[in-house]
Amino acid sequence: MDGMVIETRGLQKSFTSRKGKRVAVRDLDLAVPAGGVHGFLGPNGSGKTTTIRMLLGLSRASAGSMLLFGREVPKHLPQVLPRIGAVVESPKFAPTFTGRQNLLLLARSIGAPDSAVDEALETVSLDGRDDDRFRSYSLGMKQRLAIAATLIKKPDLLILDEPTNGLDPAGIREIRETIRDLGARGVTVLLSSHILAEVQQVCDSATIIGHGRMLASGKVEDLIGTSSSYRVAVAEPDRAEAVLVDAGYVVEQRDRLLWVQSEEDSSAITRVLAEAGLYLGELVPQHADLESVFLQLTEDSTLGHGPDVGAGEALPGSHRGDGGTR
Ligand SMILES: Nc1ncnc2c1ncn2[C@@H]1O[C@H](COP(=O)(O)OP(=O)(O)OP(=O)(O)O)[C@@H](O)[C@H]1O
Repeated sequence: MDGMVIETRGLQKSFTSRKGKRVAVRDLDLAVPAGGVHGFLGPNGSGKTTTIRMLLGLSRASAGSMLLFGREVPKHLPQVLPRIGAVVESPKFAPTFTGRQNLLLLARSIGAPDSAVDEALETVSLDGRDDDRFRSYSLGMKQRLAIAATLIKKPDLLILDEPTNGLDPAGIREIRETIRDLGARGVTVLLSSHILAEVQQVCDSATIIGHGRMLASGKVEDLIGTSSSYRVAVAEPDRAEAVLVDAGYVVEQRDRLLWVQSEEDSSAITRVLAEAGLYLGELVPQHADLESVFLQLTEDSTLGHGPDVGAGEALPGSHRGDGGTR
């Protein structure tokens, strides 16, 4: 697979305790393309942090292989680490130093010019507050300083583990804007998150995992799909249903409302009904979202036998949200 910044094959991690063996990551094939923001989405405990820790050499894989920039890790970590920035655990900053002083210390320790600090502060929009002490920062500002610290070495890959955890809505918005901006500048970002809307808003592509297994992977737009159904209110629902079924639509009727599956825009449904002398009271697109995809996929994995759905491929259309069930 050319152009992959991160690639794992059959990655596995088990923890053994007195209670027995727990498999945290199971046969994971992760493929993150170069450029843009890739979401790594899964519920709490699904194995995101464990995977990231293995990629960064903080934890040893039980089985499988990992490539970063096409080089096998952990063997070649010393060669690839200079190209990677990561915020996995809260980094330590000196509380009585300002944000800028903290970053300058860091820059000098790795031989980066002071101008890299200015750039990093500007990228995370902390340039107005850089002379305030770190201890006076809000959680969101602390998190943005942590991201700025990784930007000093101008990484090609940025790995962020749940960067919006614990932030208030304003902090969340700022971090998401920063991440989108970094993706747009050509940095490849791996964003781990358990928040569906976050991945939907920020990411170009995503991998969904549950119980350490990959459930689906692909472009976010393919995972979500286009509008796949419409809710239709019409005076004679039985006749309208028959007309639409005759025209080839898949239709479900509940409480005198019709749910009509269609990949086309709504005008085709309107025309078919109008030609039969049926006039619409209401026609509302039912947008499939990542949440419905996610719930559908994780339902099975919660049972402990999650399917390896489309590993490494775009999610097939059949997993689009089912408007008929809403
Ligand atoms: N050091 C460890 N020892 C034993 N079990 C562990 C260890 N680290 C993680 N686990 C277990 O592995 C599983 C995956 O945890 P992990 O932290 O990778 O999930 P996550 O998707 O990052 O979740 P979260 O969103 O809560 O951080 C969990 O069941 C967790 O309890």
